Amino acid sequence: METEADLPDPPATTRNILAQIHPDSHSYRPFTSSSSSSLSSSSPPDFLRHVQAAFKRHRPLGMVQSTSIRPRRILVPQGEQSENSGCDGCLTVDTQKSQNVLSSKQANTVQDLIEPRKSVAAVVGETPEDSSIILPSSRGKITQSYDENLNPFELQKDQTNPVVDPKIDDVISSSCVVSQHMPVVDSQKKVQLSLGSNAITQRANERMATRMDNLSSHMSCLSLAEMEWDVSNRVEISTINDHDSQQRYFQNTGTSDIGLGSDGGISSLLAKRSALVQDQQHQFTSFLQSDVNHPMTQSSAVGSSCATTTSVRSTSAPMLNSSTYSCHITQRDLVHPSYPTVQCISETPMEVKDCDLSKEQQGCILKGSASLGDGPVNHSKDYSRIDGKSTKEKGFSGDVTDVQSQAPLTKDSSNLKLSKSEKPEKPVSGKGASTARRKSDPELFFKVNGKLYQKLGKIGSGGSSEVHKVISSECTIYALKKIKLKGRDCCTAYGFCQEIEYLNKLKGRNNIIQLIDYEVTDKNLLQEVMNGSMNIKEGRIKDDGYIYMVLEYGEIDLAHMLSQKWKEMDSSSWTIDENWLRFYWQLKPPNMTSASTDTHSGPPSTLLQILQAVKTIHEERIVHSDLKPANFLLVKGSLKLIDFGIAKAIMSDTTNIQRDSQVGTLSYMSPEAFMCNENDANGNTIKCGRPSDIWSLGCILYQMVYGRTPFAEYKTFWSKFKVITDRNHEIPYGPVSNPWLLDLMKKCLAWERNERWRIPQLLQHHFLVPPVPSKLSLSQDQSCKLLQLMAEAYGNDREASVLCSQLQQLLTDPIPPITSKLAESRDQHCLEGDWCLAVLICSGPSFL
Ligand SMILES: Nc1ncnc2c1ncn2[C@@H]1O[C@H](COP(=O)(O)OP(=O)(O)OP(=O)(O)O)[C@@H](O)[C@H]1O
Repeated sequence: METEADLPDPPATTRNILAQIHPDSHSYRPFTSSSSSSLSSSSPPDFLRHVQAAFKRHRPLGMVQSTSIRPRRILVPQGEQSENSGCDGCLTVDTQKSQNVLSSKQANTVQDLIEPRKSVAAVVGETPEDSSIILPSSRGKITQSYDENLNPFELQKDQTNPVVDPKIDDVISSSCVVSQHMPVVDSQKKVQLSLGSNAITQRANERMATRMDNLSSHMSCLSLAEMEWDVSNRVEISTINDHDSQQRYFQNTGTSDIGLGSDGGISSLLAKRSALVQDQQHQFTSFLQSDVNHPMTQSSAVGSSCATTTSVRSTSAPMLNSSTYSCHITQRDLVHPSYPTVQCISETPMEVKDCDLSKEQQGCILKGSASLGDGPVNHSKDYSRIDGKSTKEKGFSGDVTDVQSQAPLTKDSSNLKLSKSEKPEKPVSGKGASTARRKSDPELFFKVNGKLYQKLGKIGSGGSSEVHKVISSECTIYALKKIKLKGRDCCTAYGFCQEIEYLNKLKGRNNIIQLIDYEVTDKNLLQEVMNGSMNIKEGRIKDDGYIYMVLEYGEIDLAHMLSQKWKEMDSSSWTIDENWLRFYWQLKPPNMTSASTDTHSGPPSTLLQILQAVKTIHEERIVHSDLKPANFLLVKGSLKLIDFGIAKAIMSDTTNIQRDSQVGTLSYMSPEAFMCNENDANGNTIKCGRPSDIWSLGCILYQMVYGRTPFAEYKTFWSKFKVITDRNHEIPYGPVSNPWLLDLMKKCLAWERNERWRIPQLLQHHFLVPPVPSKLSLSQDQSCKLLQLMAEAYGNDREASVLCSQLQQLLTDPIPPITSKLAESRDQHCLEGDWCLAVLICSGPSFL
C-alpha cells in the first residue's frame, strides 16, 4: 500500500487547482480571500465558477454527454486495488435500493461511474511514471474518458470534513469535473461513501493533487479529446464555444444537493444525481440541437479554453490515409484564427500530431480552420469527403475539394505527371478558389453520368474533340474525350455516337482502347444512333450538346514514339538501320514460324500489334478509315487502336462502306478514300473497304522505314489528291537492306485496292515470318548427286532407293505429293532441297 511519503509533491499548477477545489488544505491555500467557511457557504454557482475558473486556467476538458452519446473509456487493467475497501467509516449502500429511483439510463450513468474505477489507470496511473496515457493503438482513436455524473457540488456538503475514498482519485482522474466527495459505486454495485479522518482527507488531497498534476500533463497532451459517439455512422468534428451553454451547464449542476448519513440520504443523493444527470443530458442534447445550424455542430467541449472535442467512431470513422487528415481545431484557433497549429489525427492509430495550416494547400482538408471565421461548416461532410472510401461514394458526387486533395495521391504519382503534350488545367486561385472547389466546377471537373473526374491536363485536341487526362474517385487515371456537338452536321454527330457503339462492340478486345463510361447529353441523338433510325437532317446542331467518353489512358502514341526516335537521328542522313527497325519493332526471332501472337510467348512486335488490332476490327466488319500513328496508343505496354470517330461498319451484303463525306487524314488516305462514291472508268461507284485501311497501314510502315509518309512532299490538299489518285504515280522507295520489308510496303501500297494484301496474308508475310535459313548451302545438283550416292550405297535396299529417288525428285520439283513417312512429318519450309538433304545426312541409314 502506498504511503503518504511515497506520494510526490504536486506541482504548483496542481496546487492552485486543488486549492481552489479544496480551500481547507493547509498546504495548498490558493486564495487568501477564500476560507473554508466562505467557500462552504458560497452558493453552488460561486463554487462552480471557482472550479470552472481554475480549469479554464489550466486544462481544457470535454465533459458533457447526451443520452445518445456514450463516452468510451479506455479499458486498461487497473492494477491498483482499492486501498480502503472495507475501511471503517465507509458507508456502503446496496445500489439495489437506489435502483428504485434510477431509470435504466440513470443506471447506465451509475455504471459509467463504476467504469472509471476499472479503467482509470489508462488515464492516470498510480505513479507519475505509469500515469502516462496508454492509447490502445488498435482503436485508432483517442478516447477521453469522463463522467458527467461527478457533481462538483457534492464538495460543499462535506467541506469541513472531507471524506475521500482513495479510489476517487481514479474517478477524478478520469473525469473532467473534479469532485472530492463523490460517492463511488464500486464494481459490486455498492455505493461507498467514505467518512474518513482528516488524515485520510489530507492524504487524499495530496493524492488528488498528484492526480491533478498527472491529469494536467495528460491533458496538455490531449488538449483535444476524442470521444466515440454512437450517434451516427458519421464522423463529426464539432466545437462548442457557446459560453451560455457552458454556463447553463454549470448552473444546472449547481442545483443539486446531497444528503448523507442515511440510506434515504443516499437514495436522495442518487435521485438528485440522476435528476441532475438527466438535466445535464437534456441541456447537452438541446445544446446539440440548438447547434445544428451552428458553424461547428455537435460539440462536446466546455470551457473557454476547451473548445473542441472530436468524435470519431472507430468502426465508422473515415479511413484516413497518409495524405488525409482530420483536423481538430483548438479554441485558440477559433480565438486566434491566425494561429498556425491545428491538430491533426492521422489514420495511424492514436497518432496525434500537429500539422500546419499549410496542409490545406497540400490537400489536407482543414475546412474547419479555413472557415472558422467564415460561417457554417459541416464537418461531418468534410470528414466523409476526406475518407477515401466515402469519398468514392459521396465526396465525388457532392463536393470536390476532397477530390482535389485526394486525387493526386501517392497511388501512382508517375501517372500524375503531365507529359509534355499535356497542358495543366488552369488553377483556380484566390478567394474564389475554395468556393469554386465546393461545387463540381466544370473548370476542374468533368461529370459523366453523375461521376466526377478531376482534370489533370489536356492531352490533345483532335479535329473534333478535346482529350483530357483525368482521375476518377477511385484514383484511376483515364482519358476523357469531350466532343462538342453544337455546330456539327448531323452525319458527323451520328459518327461520333457511332464511335461509342463500336467501342461498346469492341469491349474486351485487348488491342482496342476500352471505353469505361460515356454520356451523350443529347439523348435523342444517341437513341437514334443506337436504334439505327438516323434521319439525315439538313443543317447543323444548334443545341449545346456534348459527348463525353471515358477511356483507358494511353501513355504515348506511336506518332510521339516515332518522332522521339527521329529526333535522335539526323534527318538529313536518314538511313534505314534494320537492326534499329528490328529492335524498335521487336521483331520476332527468325526461328519463329508463325506470325500469330497466340502461338508464341515472347512480346509481340509493334508491327504485329498494329496488324492484330486492325485484324480485330476488320473481323468485326469495321473499317477504321483513319489509321495513323497517332491513333495507336501504348497502354501498359500494349498498342491499342483509338479514335473510331469516322469508322464505318461494313454492311453485311458488301465488303465496302458507303462514305457520306470524304474524311481521314490526308497523308494516310487511300486513293479510293479520296474518290469515295465517285464513279470509276467503268462507271462503278468507288467504295471504301478494308483495303483502304491496308493502304493507311502501308503509309504508317513507310513512315516508320523512311521517316516520312509516301506523299509527304506534296503539301497541299490538291497536290496530294492529284498524286494519290493517279494510278500511274510511282511511290519512291529508298533502298532497304531487307527486301522483304520493301515487299511488305509494296503489298500494302498497291494502287489497285484488290491487289493489296489483307491482314491474314500480311501476318504471314516473310518480313514478319522470315523463312527458315538454310543450314547447308549445297546446290541442287550437288544435293541430287549426294542422294544418288546414298541410294547406291544402300545397294539392294529397295525401300531406301525409292526414298532417295523421291528426294531427288523433290529437289528438282517440290510440288509432287509425298507418300512416304517423311511426308507425314514435313513442314512446308522443310521441303526445300537443302533442308531435306540435311535431314537425310543427319539421320543416316536409320532414317531410311
Ligand atoms: N485514350 C487516350 N489516352 C491517351 N491519349 C489519348 C486517348 N485518346 C486520345 N488521346 C490523345 O488525344 C488525341 C486526339 O484524340 P482522338 O484522335 O481520339 O481525337 P479526334 O478528335 O478524333 O482526333 P482526330 O480527328 O484529329 O484524329 C490523340 O492523338 C491522342 O494523342
